[in-house]
Amino acid sequence: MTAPATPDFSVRHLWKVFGHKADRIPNDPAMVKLTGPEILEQTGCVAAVRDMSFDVARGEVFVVMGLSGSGKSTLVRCLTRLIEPTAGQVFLEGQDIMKASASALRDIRRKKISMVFQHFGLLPHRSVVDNVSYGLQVRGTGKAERYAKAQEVIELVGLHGYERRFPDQLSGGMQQRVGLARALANDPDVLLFDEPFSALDPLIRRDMQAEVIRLHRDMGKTMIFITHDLSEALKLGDRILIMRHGELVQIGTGDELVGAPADDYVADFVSEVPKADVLTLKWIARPAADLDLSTSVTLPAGTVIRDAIPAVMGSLAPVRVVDGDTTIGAVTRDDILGVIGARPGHTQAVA
Ligand SMILES: Nc1ncnc2c1ncn2[C@@H]1O[C@H](COP(=O)(O)OP(=O)(O)OP(=O)(O)O)[C@@H](O)[C@H]1O
Repeated sequence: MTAPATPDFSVRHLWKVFGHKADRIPNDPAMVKLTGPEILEQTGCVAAVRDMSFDVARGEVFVVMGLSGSGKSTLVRCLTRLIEPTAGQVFLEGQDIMKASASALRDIRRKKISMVFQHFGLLPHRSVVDNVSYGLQVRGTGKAERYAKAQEVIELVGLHGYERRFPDQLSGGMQQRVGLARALANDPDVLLFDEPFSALDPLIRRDMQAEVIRLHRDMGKTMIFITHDLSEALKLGDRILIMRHGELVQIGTGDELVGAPADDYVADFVSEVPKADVLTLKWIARPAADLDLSTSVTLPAGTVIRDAIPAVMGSLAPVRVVDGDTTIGAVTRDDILGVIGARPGHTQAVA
């Protein structure tokens, strides 16, 4: 795992154990060797987050994935100490969160970080504009300023014209847009999303995913996004962290998880993914040393296989695969057919 250059969050040896005498577990060498289920059996404690270390880069969309109960929500709540970690360290922009005072933490939660939840958590007796500006009101921002900011983000999420409506007059998708606008109104550095779209029907969900991608492109904010939906993770995530029983199993880009799953659990997760849509040529390029590529078409190693199909299938000679000026290998028609299922193939990155 390569550490991002400018981390927003640095997490080191983080533990959250629920149960009696939970704090003894991370410090007990006999316990730390056990798996989550073994800890539960021997102590009755749930190790929801076990010795996790990772960085989230500034401006990154970082997805946390895992089956139900794997510890995703607990992990993300530990980042701002909404759930108090049992052991370990969390740094936000270099600030040691574990040493932050109660008032510093309140400030971080109000100003630096906003959360968007699955159940929108809107205030039912407040209009859209009052829900969106609520965080600013709590911060003591004057009415004119908070309404101006609310109006700006309401337009950003496509709710112009609905300012005076109440939550129960809106569809689920629109309510989640209000949730998103409310999170953005605080102008946070980091947005945390806890399965925000899982209650929405598939078409609305797709719209909201596109909305998040657009907002990220326009605003470049760091986003940490919990989901148990792999296609959502692949669509949104710059990198994806996979959890199982509170443990970090793998962190990687979508193509790293699909091309080189760390174990059977990850392989199982990604087994249904159409490889040609996720993997790039780097994953199927074969050594080119004894091939004549003098007349070959050239494609960058980062080309998604699906996009390379016309060029490779239309070429009699192998296609040269390059990383900048360096040839890293070649791809033949058979390699492409191997990935799209017509022939057995290989997925072994050469880079
Ligand atoms: N307050 C608590 N007390 C005891 N155990 C808890 C508590 N909160 C969570 N847990 C346990 O910690 C583990 C991780 O829960 P968590 O909600 O973080 O998982 P998750 O991956 O977010 O699940 P889901 O996808 O269902 O929301 C589960 O076994 C859960 O039962």
